[in-house]
Amino acid sequence: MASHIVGYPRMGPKRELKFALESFWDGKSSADDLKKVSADLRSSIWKQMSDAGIKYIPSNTFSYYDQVLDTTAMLGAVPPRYGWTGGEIGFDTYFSMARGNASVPAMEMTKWFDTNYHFIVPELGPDVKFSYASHKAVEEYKEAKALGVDTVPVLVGPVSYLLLSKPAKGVEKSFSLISLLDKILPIYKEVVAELKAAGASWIQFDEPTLVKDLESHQLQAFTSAYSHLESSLSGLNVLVETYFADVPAEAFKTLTSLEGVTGFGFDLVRGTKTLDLIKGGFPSGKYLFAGVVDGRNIWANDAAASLSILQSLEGIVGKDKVVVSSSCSLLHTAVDLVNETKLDKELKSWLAFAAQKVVEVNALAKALDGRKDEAFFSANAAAQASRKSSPRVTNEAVQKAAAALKSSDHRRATNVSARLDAQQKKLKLPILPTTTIGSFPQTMDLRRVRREFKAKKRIMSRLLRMKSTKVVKLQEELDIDVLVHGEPERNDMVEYFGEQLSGFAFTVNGWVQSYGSRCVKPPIIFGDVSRPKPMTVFWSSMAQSMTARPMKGMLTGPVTILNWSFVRNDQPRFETCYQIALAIKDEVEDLEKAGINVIQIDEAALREGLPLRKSEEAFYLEWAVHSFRITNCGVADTTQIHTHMCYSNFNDIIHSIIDMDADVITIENSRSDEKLLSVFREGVKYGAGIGPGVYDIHSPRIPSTEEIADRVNKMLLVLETNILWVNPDCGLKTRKYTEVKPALQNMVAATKLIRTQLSSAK
Ligand SMILES: CN1c2c(nc(N)[nH]c2=O)NC[C@@H]1CNc1ccc(C(=O)N[C@@H](CCC(=O)N[C@@H](CCC(=O)N[C@@H](CCC(=O)O)C(=O)O)C(=O)O)C(=O)O)cc1
Ligand SMILES: N[C@@H](CCS)C(=O)O
Ligand SMILES: [Zn+2]
Repeated sequence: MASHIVGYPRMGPKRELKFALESFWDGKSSADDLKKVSADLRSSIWKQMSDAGIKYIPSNTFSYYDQVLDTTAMLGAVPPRYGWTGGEIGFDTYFSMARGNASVPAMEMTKWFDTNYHFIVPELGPDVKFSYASHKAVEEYKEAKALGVDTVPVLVGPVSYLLLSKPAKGVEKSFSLISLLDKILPIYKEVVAELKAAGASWIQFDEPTLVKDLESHQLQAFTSAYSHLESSLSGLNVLVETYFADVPAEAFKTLTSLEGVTGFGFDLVRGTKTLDLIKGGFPSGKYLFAGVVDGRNIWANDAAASLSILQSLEGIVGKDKVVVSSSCSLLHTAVDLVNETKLDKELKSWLAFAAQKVVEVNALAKALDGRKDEAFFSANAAAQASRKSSPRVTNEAVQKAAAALKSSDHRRATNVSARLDAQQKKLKLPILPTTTIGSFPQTMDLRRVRREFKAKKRIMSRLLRMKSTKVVKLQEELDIDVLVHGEPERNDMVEYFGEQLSGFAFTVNGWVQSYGSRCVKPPIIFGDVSRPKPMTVFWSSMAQSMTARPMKGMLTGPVTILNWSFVRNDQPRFETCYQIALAIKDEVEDLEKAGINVIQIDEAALREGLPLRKSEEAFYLEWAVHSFRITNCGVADTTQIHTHMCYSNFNDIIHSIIDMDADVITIENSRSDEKLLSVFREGVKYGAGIGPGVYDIHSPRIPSTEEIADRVNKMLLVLETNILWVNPDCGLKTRKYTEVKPALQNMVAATKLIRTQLSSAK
């Protein structure tokens, strides 16, 4: 029986690509150095899969930044502002699109489905002149072949590419992106022809949009795209891969009827309903790539359970037609458990990172073939049993408290406008209050302090206190109204809390790419969650004691902790979320008791956790919003609760956002063409405080006072003066002080300018 991997993490087991990229961007190493590190990573990944016995090994899943941007490069769809004049796209143009440069901002970045990975959104319109401008897919195929590995080149499928794009600036919103199919398919044909000439026998098209609720004309686009490609694909085996959820019945019909396609890939972990569709009928003679090994999590596969699913699938599609696969690209899981030196043996036996998942896929394929590795299966069964029965997983008090939450609602007693009045009496803020989102630059020096003094808590506290003092002073000098302490003690807004909560474990090298060179290390939730002691009160009270201005307490909310962790798969996600909500509630109440009057509870990931299918949204939003409200339902009217969210496709969930009942919300806004404001233009009433970000923090570019003032004025056209806040899009941790100081200076100057205009207009 054959085995297949959808895609593999590209950063390397010790984040080698991250360091190579950042060194190149800083001008400390050459393009050749970067290419060498990258080639070494690719080669070791291919070798590892080949040694493990994987039959269908992917290529072109490596990327210097993002696979959607790679597709934009392949199609030559570079927005004109980057000044590309044709030819093969080089690093200059590629990284300018990804990160912006001194004169041009970066392209929009948004979440890849419901993951914590971000892609660069293609900007397309009727006038884009497509051309074959990056031969990366073919080069990688040849590179692997030269190393003796015959791979399956992977391309983002043409229909998903267009469905994930947005109309370029100035193009009518009604413009049909799908109408560009005819223009991009000729380039796909060129790529396919080159791959065939290079000797490829399989090709994989990733079409994950097939798991969403598509309209019939969108489904029709798949039919026409693949029938258009059919003649060029002849002689090749073609796999169309879907992932992240089950495929709706209509889409399943369309997919499995596509012409010229040899195999279909399904996520059978998040898409268990697809099993029923397969049982209902699968085209004869075609291959089923059965994604039974979870690419989104770190739990060891339940091999016996998977084997029985695979055997039943064999009964339906035929003995040689089932290919064992990962549920999606392993990009979304950690790289190699071997590098985890601090996890205890028992916990480690419950886990599998990407390298171990490759072994699992192969072991399942061998077992289906009658070559069962008994040692592997019995160790796997023992680990599954130990996880099920371990007392470390269960805390009955927590389970009871969380169960009690479900039957009742939790809301603050007073309505938001009365609360805002009570808070204003206490805080006495000017109109258009200025604030930032929490983190200040995470400099090398700061990271060194945390790293070197981790074990020497007292020295670390003293050094971090000095950092906070600097941040507080800087904000006072800049004349910001509501301050933050800068989060110097935090490596990451989720990992930091995971490290202090019971029921969590954390890794030393469990990095997962978030965007570009940036990675996160999601904590592992393995048991019932509780808070042994306060987590932030020390830092927030210390910072408050340094200033007379209000200091925001800074917490990460339960839904974000859940969505950015590796979550246990032995109970529903909402159960775990309620447990985290109770822990954060205790923290909120302790902060309030310590005299913190403004508390921000970040729910940066609430939107991204939204299920991919409409029918599941209401249930998720209900428990997610409820969990948030649980955290702060017990505070006084005078305590101002802020929340913050990044990435602003909120228009569809605006009513849930209102239902969170926060006093103030700050939202990313500037890198997405101010889409957020359109919801207010369309008449949605929002009575709480709101701070749509006035500048992009992902780019080193410094926004001018005029540009920020212009943005604020646009906001004032749709939002009342008395509810508008002025703040950046998100935290400042990835920026340098040389960027943050002038940017915030301009932000405050712009605010003062508008305050003056407003008061003279009265
Ligand atoms: C807001 N965002 C977040 C998301 N998810 C999260 N879990 N957290 C988030 O904040 N998703 C959406 C967005 C994504 N945005 C970002 C922004 C920035 C980063 C980022 O900067 N990540 C860092 C991670 C580095 C880190 O945490 N380091 C630790 C440990 C120190 C360290 O790095 N040690 C190295 C050695 C390095 C050396 O100098 O020698 C080591 O031991 O390996 C720390 O700071 O304490 C990154 O650099 O990628 C991510 C997502
Ligand atoms: N408080 C966090 C939110 C990021 S989404 C920060 O400022 O980094
Ligand atoms: Zn944010």
